[in-house]
Amino acid sequence: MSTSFSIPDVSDPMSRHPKAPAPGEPFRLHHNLCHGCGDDAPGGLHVTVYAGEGFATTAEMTVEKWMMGGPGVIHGGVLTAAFDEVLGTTPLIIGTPVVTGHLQVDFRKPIPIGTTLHFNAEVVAKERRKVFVRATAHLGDPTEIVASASAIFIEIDLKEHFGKYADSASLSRP
Ligand SMILES: CCCCCCCC(=O)SCCNC(=O)CCNC(=O)[C@H](O)C(C)(C)COP(=O)(O)OP(=O)(O)OC[C@H]1O[C@@H](n2cnc3c(N)ncnc32)[C@H](O)[C@@H]1OP(=O)(O)O
Repeated sequence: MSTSFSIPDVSDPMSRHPKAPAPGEPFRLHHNLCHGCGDDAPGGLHVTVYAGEGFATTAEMTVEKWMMGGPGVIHGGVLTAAFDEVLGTTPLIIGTPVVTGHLQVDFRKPIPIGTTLHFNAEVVAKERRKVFVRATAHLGDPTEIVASASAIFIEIDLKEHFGKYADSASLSRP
């Protein structure tokens, strides 16, 4: 399938889920071996996403040495994975579990090792099972965007989607 990020003119109605974390509170881990958020993921990103106001979230990630691509700067794939985590957690604010369908990233400035990346994300629309989410990243000055991303996530039934992989998932519960 070839896709592009195109926000629908009219969104389905959306509301904040009553059980979504309050602004400033973290979303709980969705899986302890998750590469993005899991506490036990070997070489994981350990990104924590926090609820914001409305349909927004924030997150931070320390850019560590092992994340290096070009000398002294973050690898584009690592940054993409971080965006995937932040963007993919954000639809939980409307109570919608999703998987990534389409993800596009604009790399605007080199991101040095040793810095802290600050993410701001927001659900911008929902159309049937498709959830449209956008995010930006900066290094401390929100007016200096170093990267941005847009994604279409697809709502899933968690049991139906992941049920057949239960054996692998049990590896996370030693
Ligand atoms: C808390 C969680 C944090 C998670 C953060 C990390 C998230 C991840 O990395 S998830 C892992 C990466 N993603 C995946 O493995 C997904 C693999 N793909 C799939 O399983 C399937 O293609 C799936 C579930 C996305 C869609 O399949 P299916 O359920 O059959 O949906 P389908 O009926 O074809 O399409 C439903 C709608 O989604 C749209 N759609 C489907 N695939 C895509 C896609 N790749 N891009 C854009 N839109 C898509 C369809 O066009 C359709 O839209 P419409 O309502 O307008 O007709």
